[in-house]
Amino acid sequence: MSLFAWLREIGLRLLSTLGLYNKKGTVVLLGLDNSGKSTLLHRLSQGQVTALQPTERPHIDEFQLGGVSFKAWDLGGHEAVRYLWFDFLSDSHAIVFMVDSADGERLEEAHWELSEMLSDANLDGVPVAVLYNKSDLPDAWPAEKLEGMLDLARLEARRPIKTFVTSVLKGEGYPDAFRWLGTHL
Ligand SMILES: Nc1nc2c(ncn2[C@@H]2O[C@H](COP(=O)(O)OP(=O)(O)OP(=O)(O)O)[C@@H](O)[C@H]2O)c(=O)[nH]1
Ligand SMILES: [Mg+2]
Repeated sequence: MSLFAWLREIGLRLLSTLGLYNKKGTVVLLGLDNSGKSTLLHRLSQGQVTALQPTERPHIDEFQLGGVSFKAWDLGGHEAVRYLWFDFLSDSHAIVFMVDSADGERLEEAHWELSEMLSDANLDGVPVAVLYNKSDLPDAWPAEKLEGMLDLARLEARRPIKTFVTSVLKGEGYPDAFRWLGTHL
């Protein structure tokens, strides 16, 4: 990269961060059980990956990313507690929907939950970041295949929606997702 391009890049990043300065928002982390929601929030708020139990009770944590102050609700993804998702959606400005991209057998279930949730007209206009997590695993599906499986093109008409290939374990992909959400807050 030339010196000019490098300076331009730094300048643009600085401007964008300054533009977002003082922004804050509440997001809700949703997705099937075992997709990585709690691991993500723990990494974002505590800076490390730890072995965690499946989430039984909703909890909220805070972190800063790209000059934005986020509060994030972490909800259990197990079928028995999914009914709680709706209680927290009204309190949130954006949705992060996590998918275990290496669990092909549960993609249909993930698709159903996402479509069902977004069929609620109250969520029209609410930005959604879809995280294709566990990209570090050898069985992880490629993004194009996941895109089709989740039928995201159909959901795009009623909200800003963007996909991100992530590995919470390796620390990859999710910072871009929150930076993108920050621009929609
Ligand atoms: N290989 C890999 N494993 C991950 C990644 N993210 C999370 N995991 C693992 O996936 C498992 C489930 O993670 P959790 O964060 O507990 O999943 P969850 O979505 O909070 O699950 P529920 O609380 O049951 O809804 C754990 O063993 C994590 O270590 C990742 O990016 N790569
Ligand atoms: Mg959890």
